[in-house]
Amino acid sequence: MRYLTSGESHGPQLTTIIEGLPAGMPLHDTDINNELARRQKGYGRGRRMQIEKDTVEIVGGIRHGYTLGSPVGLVVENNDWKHWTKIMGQEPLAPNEEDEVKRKVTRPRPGHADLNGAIKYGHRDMRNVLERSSARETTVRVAAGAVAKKLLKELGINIASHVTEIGGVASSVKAYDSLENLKEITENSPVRCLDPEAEKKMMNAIDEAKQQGDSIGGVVEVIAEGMPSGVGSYVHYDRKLDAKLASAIMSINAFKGVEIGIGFEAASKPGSEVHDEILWTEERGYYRRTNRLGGLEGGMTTGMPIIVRGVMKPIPTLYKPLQSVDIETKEPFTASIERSDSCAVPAAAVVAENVVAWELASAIVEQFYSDRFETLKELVEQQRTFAREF
Ligand SMILES: Cc1cc2nc3c(=O)[nH]c(=O)nc-3n(C[C@H](O)[C@H](O)[C@H](O)COP(=O)(O)O)c2cc1C
Ligand SMILES: C=C(O[C@@H]1CC(C(=O)O)=C[C@@H](OP(=O)(O)O)[C@H]1O)C(=O)O
Repeated sequence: MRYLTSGESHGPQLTTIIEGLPAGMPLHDTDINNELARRQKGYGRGRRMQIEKDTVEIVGGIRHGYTLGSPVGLVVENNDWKHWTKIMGQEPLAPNEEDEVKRKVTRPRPGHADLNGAIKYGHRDMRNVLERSSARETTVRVAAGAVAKKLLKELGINIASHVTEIGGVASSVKAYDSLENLKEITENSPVRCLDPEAEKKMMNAIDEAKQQGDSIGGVVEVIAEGMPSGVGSYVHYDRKLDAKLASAIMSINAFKGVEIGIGFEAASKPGSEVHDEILWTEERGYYRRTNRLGGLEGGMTTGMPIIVRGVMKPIPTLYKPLQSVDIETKEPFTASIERSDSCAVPAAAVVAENVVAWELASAIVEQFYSDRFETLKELVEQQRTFAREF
């Protein structure tokens, strides 16, 4: 499966076209809208989230609640567009038009795509860069992810996420009873954290950063249960599922690192404390005593839960001045005032969950391909039986 997205942050809409979904899979706009609403929540976001109320319009590929096998087209409108029609519209502006002169962005923010994007594409107005490099685009990535999540759910694969750290405050809750329980707690937490003590401290850290005109980052963890074993491959670099998951996480705006299972902790531990012992029972087939490798060995699923973490750097747009250079005057300046989030880690957890869902669903569709969803479902079930009886 593949998808592309189009659209600018303050343009009329964001669009995605998803190709390769089998026919006959149930899909409703509510499946997608639930995920879009989850992405909009989260403590620490700026005023833009009050303007937007993201809802999807299905414009192709679905009829009466089922996929047709044709490309699925999804559209999410930007409510903010109505305030930007002149600046972001299609009518050319006269070179001396006051609006253009006033609004041209010539002051690159350290840590954002502004300067590199301007140099790469030759834009003297860095709005042409920031409009697309903005994480507003993650709205339709979540829409595509919601479709993938629906496919996984139909196959008995359950996926969730939580925030494990914000601004140096770490959650001390590592265990959870079930993913359903984890979901319930995180949906009711403003920072999507399992630890109520840490939650308060995280919110304080966000308030403090905001007060100081600063921003903070954090760590999110995604867990997927129910993947059949043997999905992905070791035979070629671009078929390894762990590599695809790492790439998906790194593609999220502001994400700077990925861990699978215990991740970087593995560097300081002996092999006997890293590798997961293999056990077998008639009922379960093969399974691992522990899951330190996060459900992936040799680029393939082990059948244990998939565990992927990602680290998000602090938001680059700051009210607190950082030095930069105006590309027109070449003069240094130290203030960059744009409306901005002070922490988007809770929202990014939802994005991470959805990009992981996309990769898992893609790997399944690739491996058990059928144009008909019912057949794909049977093939996945056959794989589970085969692995259990192997
Ligand atoms: C959900 C989300 C919201 C974000 N909000 C902002 C924001 O309000 N202001 C900002 O400067 N960056 C924000 N970012 C981060 C920038 O989009 C990101 O730093 C930028 O695209 C540059 O890419 P890079 O950090 O991956 O190099 C956000 C990221 C995510 C995932
Ligand atoms: C719009 C979203 O996030 C935006 C991501 C973003 C950035 O630079 O990445 C900058 C901000 O945009 P604005 O300047 O319009 O407030 C965020 O609000 C969203 O997540 O839907």
